[in-house]
Amino acid sequence: MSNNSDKVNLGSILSVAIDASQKAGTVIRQVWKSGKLGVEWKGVNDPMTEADVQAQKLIFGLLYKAFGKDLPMVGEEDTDVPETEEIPNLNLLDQLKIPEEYKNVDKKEVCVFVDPLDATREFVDGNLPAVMTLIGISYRGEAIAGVMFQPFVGNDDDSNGTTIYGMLGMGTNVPVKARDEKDFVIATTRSHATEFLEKATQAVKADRVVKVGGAGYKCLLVLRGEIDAYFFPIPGTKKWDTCGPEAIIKSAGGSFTDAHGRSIRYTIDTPKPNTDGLIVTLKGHDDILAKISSVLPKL
Ligand SMILES: Nc1ncnc2c1ncn2[C@@H]1O[C@H](COP(=O)(O)O)[C@@H](O)[C@H]1OP(=O)(O)O
Ligand SMILES: [Mg+2]
Ligand SMILES: [Mg+2]
Ligand SMILES: [Mg+2]
Repeated sequence: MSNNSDKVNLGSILSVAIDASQKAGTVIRQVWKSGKLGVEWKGVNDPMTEADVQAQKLIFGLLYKAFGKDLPMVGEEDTDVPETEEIPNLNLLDQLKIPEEYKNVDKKEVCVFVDPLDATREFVDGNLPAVMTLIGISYRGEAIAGVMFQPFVGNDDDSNGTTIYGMLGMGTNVPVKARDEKDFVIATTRSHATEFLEKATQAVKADRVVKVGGAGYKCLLVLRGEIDAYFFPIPGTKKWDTCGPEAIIKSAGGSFTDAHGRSIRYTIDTPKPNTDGLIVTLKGHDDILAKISSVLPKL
């Protein structure tokens, strides 16, 4: 069924990505239930498990099968891509209101960013709700569409998980509500804190700082109105952590920038690290940027 045309519908990619993220979630649950995570350490505080690798193989296999191996893709894990027996599902496309401008674009101007398992550290530590499969679709360097699939809604959970997706000009599949309370609440990393992060956190004068893992999970908390901002003004995340979540946050009318307020570019050859950190909000973005500017290194 591989489509070897030079043109592609971003809606078709989103449809297959949604299905692939859910199937990846099944793989992640199976590895968790087996109790054999097969943890390897790629670096300090940077684990990878059998679930990360198997999920990425499946996602790449499905997208290549549907769109051809010339679809530009970047994945977190360094792994081969065996042919998959699974069938890519394009059925969801009928329900998506894809803007005309994204229906027939040059495949070589697209790039799909895959984080097969975000919050691996939390997975290893058993903080399961933070775990998410993230797939982002960029076009001409901009995050346009994305899906975040949460396989474990609670720590002891047998549901089918939560699927959140969005596309610029189409919106999101779930209702979104900005937090609207008097106190100011931010979420930041649980496991990758630095001295500078502490200093920057003080500079924004939060009433409460929630420390939880996962780039996708913190974006989910923003979308649900549980926090005012995802605050991570330091290096650590990579393009696959942010492309999908950024597209969803922007589809919901929110802001997703580096710590200096600049937008993030997503092409196959832009450097992978988000060197200048992340600030993610549905409202009040400029206030946060103004407060941290005094502690940031000058550009
Ligand atoms: N210093 C780091 N080294 C490696 N990955 C990082 C680092 N900081 C953040 N990340 C990635 O960004 C995600 C969000 O960060 P945090 O959980 O600290 O808030 C992490 O789960 C991890 O993604 P992944 O688990 O996919 O490797
Ligand atoms: Mg990782
Ligand atoms: Mg990640
Ligand atoms: Mg990952």
